[in-house]
Amino acid sequence: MTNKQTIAAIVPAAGVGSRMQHNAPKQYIQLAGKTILEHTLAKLFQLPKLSTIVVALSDSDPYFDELSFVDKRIVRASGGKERADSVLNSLLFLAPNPPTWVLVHDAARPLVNISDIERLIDECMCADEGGILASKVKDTIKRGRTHAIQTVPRDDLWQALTPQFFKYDELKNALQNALASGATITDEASAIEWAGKPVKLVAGRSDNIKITTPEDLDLAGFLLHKQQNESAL
Ligand SMILES: Nc1ccn([C@@H]2O[C@H](COP(=O)(O)OP(=O)(O)OP(=O)(O)O)[C@@H](O)[C@H]2O)c(=O)n1
Ligand SMILES: C[C@](O)(CO)[C@H](O)COP(=O)(O)O
Repeated sequence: MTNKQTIAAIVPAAGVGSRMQHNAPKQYIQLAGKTILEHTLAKLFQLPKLSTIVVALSDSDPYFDELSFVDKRIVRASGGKERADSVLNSLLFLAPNPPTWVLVHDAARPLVNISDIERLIDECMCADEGGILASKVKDTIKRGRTHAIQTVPRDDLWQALTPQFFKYDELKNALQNALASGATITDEASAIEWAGKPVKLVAGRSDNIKITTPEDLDLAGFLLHKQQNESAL
């Protein structure tokens, strides 16, 4: 990375985790000795290229201040109604001192592999084009409802993961304009696509799961323990 280019991370962590049906937002569920959010941030702390780590939190979040972090790159921004609003709020928070690039990574994806993130950053910066981690679809995919289903050709189907990595200005403008137009934006790439700009797909590990529903917890807990044991070797 040339010394003039900077990278800020944005961690959307302002969700309520309704699909988890838990008594607290899922990012604060304890797995392998830490909250999911702490596991996710611990991954980003291993990336010295990140100048700042913006964590988007609900203004009424009573849990975050109970956590303590040695890494002083963490700053808090206000979350929004939807994930895209939380990301846009974080981008606007960075406006007084904007980075060259932003790396957006879900708080709910603590299993992400560091080398996948580094590869995403390197490939995008080399191509000077934004991109996302994604995993090739492995199952047969159906569209429709009972008695009226179709099999979807899957050769070019990918599951979008995070991090998603884009130029600050490009993402801020695309997100602002897409949301203002009423477009449905569920990830950063969909705003960039809405703006008609290219998105690189960088293959990432499929175990970089988004912890979403209760059955994700056992798998995530097992894999987090496995990662901890491996890093202790
Ligand atoms: N208004 C929102 C909604 C979601 N998120 C974050 O975006 C990530 C991915 O969203 P998702 O998995 O959908 O989390 P929730 O919205 O909390 O889950 P649910 O849809 O089940 O309520 C999570 O880290 C979540 O905290 C956010 O920052 N702001
Ligand atoms: C950003 C994301 O994780 C990419 O797959 C996904 O779009 C988040 O969707 P959610 O409904 O907000 O969980």
